[in-house]
Amino acid sequence: MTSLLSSLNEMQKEAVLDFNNPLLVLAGAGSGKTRVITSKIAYAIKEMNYSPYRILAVTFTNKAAKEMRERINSMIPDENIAGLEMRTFHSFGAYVLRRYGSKIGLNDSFTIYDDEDSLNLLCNAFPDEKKGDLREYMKQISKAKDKGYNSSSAELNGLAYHMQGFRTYFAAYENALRKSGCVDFADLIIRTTELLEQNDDVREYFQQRFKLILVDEYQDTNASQFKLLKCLVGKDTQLVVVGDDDQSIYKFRGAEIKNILSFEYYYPNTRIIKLEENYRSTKNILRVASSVIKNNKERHDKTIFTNNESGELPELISSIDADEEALKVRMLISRLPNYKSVAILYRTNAQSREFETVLSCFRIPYEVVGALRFYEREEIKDALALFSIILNPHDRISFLRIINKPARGIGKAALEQILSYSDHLIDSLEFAIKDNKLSGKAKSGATAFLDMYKKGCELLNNNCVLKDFAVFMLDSSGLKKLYEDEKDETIRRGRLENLSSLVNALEKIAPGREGLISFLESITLDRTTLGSDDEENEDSVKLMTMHNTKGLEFDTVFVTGLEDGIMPSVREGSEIDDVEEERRLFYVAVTRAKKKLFLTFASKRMLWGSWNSQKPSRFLKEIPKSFYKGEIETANASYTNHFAFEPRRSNITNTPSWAQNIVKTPTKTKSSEVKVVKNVNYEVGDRVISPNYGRGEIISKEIKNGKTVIRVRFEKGNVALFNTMYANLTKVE
Ligand SMILES: Nc1ncnc2c1ncn2[C@@H]1O[C@H](COP(=O)(O)OP(=O)(O)OP(=O)(O)O)[C@@H](O)[C@H]1O
Ligand SMILES: [Mg+2]
Repeated sequence: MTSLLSSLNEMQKEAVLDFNNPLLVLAGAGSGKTRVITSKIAYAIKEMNYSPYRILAVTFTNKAAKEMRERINSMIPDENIAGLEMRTFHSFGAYVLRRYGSKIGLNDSFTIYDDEDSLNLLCNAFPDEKKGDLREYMKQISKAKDKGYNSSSAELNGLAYHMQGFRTYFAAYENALRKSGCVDFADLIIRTTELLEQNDDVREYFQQRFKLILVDEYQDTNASQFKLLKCLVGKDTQLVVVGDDDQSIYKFRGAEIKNILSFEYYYPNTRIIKLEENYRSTKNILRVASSVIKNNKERHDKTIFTNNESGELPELISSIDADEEALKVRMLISRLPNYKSVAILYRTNAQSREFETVLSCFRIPYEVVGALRFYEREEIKDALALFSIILNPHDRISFLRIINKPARGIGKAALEQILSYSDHLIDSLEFAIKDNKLSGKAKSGATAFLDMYKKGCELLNNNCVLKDFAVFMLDSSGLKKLYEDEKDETIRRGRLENLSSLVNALEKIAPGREGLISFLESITLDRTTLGSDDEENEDSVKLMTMHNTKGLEFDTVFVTGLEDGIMPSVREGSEIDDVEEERRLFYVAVTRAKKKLFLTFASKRMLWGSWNSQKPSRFLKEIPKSFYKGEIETANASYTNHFAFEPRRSNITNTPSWAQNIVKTPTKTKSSEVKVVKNVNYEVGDRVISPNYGRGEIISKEIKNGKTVIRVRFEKGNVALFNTMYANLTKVE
């Protein structure tokens, strides 16, 4: 017993040992909130004899859920914790709806629509309207749903939904979604709540089952999630939530700080526990974080201190542009003992490109976390649509996506015929064929599709191994052939490789219908690259957006792109609220660092295809100068002595000469004095060879502020930017 408590401070122990009151643990970053959750679960199971089955823990990401489960396993290795529910709100919703959804008219094999599917559904309901306009409506609909409203909610009037006919669009979308037998992300919460509210037996079952419900990152729950939570808390359920109002960064998705404040109102005997000691970061890192966050007006003033050492001073790195920023970051990374606990953080995914180019050039292993989502790729969405329709013949968006892909002669007129029968799209297809409503070509295409559907269902019902099922579907639908016939070799190879990893991923999944349902669910809810969990390279630099870093920690952190307009991603004169939210995001990013923090800034940045002069982030100016090393250097920043560092790893053989040139530049050399390596006249359309990337073609050329930048698409598929001054590219015929 003592061992479970011995690694906790007094206040953490209080939170772990109190099994009587609702608890609200309100504390700053790195103060051990998540540790309280894992320790309390372990303690409840080991010392209080709670069955794991009676505990529900809600985390913010599936990755966090997995890590916490592992952590608990290692704390109480002798206990079997398989029954413990450790999920995100969304995955918990899916879990409930799969089991009891029939009570509100949902089939157990419903599919989950992502944002793109939802937009397509709306476009489908309003075929004459522009997608761009409908996207705005869709955004507002999602927002309203996150607040827990539906198309008839009175609250819509009082909100800023001034868009013409908003309710009509909202209602049409709801209707289409119900007909499709699918749910969107917001529904996973709303419909679960609806189910629990309407069905006393199900609600009572959960209320009696869960004796302990714990919620991590509580500051980012939205109104509808809070409502769901309230439905789950029975009279003997203890509710424990932990959060930090300074880290609330999802207001745009409806998260409400209000939930923290109203917690006590709903649970009057709440005990509030504050943790004040930070165990993660050095003193120097913490004071940078505090100096910025204290400028937020809307916050609970918190004391946070650390007994950790002062550590090194954070460093500010100024660069001329994003390419140089990436090179400098890479140089600094090369000096570290390993890549395992290093993160490069940026505000938007688009900023990863320069880092990826440089890291791959220098053979530094890296992993982009949570970006380019595998399941959002065209070929993968096609394959998933094919699988979905087998599970759910009402799924209109999936049906429309693949009924004529590859071309089966089912044009607009044929489709109209098919859709006119029923919402069960496979029945409709069958009727249209039987009634002779389709032309010769459309008829044979439809018949082939129907045969494939029937065989696919049969395979699933016979508990077929999913890999075989997928191979059958991809072959007999003609989807694989479609991509094999792709003319562009790079695109072809990429698509086929992706389809192949999809098939491989299915190898690990349980066979048959059940397996496929859970696979489709995990791929939609996980929102991470497929297979990344297993293939995660331990010794690799992690690249991710600041939003994706919640709850994580790294020895070394680079917080990059600290320029107004990027971070904060708001312009002069923006709402104070928006700036405050960005400031919290900055606070989250900085407090991920345990030992060393770098803050980077570039004077110029290519935005939307043109060069912009960048101003240092207002957050940088909020940090007293004595708190960090380095200076904000704006225009024509000099190459500082970071470039004098020798790479740590001797296996870096492939340093491109454009980079070597910079690396060898003596300290304090002004950029304008850097020698021109080559002065070749590159033009769009020129074919070139790079020693690192191979053959490619110049696809764009821009001159801004006296600097010529070309973009080259290489045969291997990557696109890289080169400053012509340093580009080591040989023109070829
Ligand atoms: N009492 C303690 N003694 C020593 N280390 C601790 C203690 N409590 C937590 N830690 C360590 O401090 C670090 C931060 O803890 P944890 O991740 O639980 O903080 P948190 O409050 O959840 O942070 P965040 O707000 O970023 O989610 C972890 O490495 C954790 O293992
Ligand atoms: Mg945490």
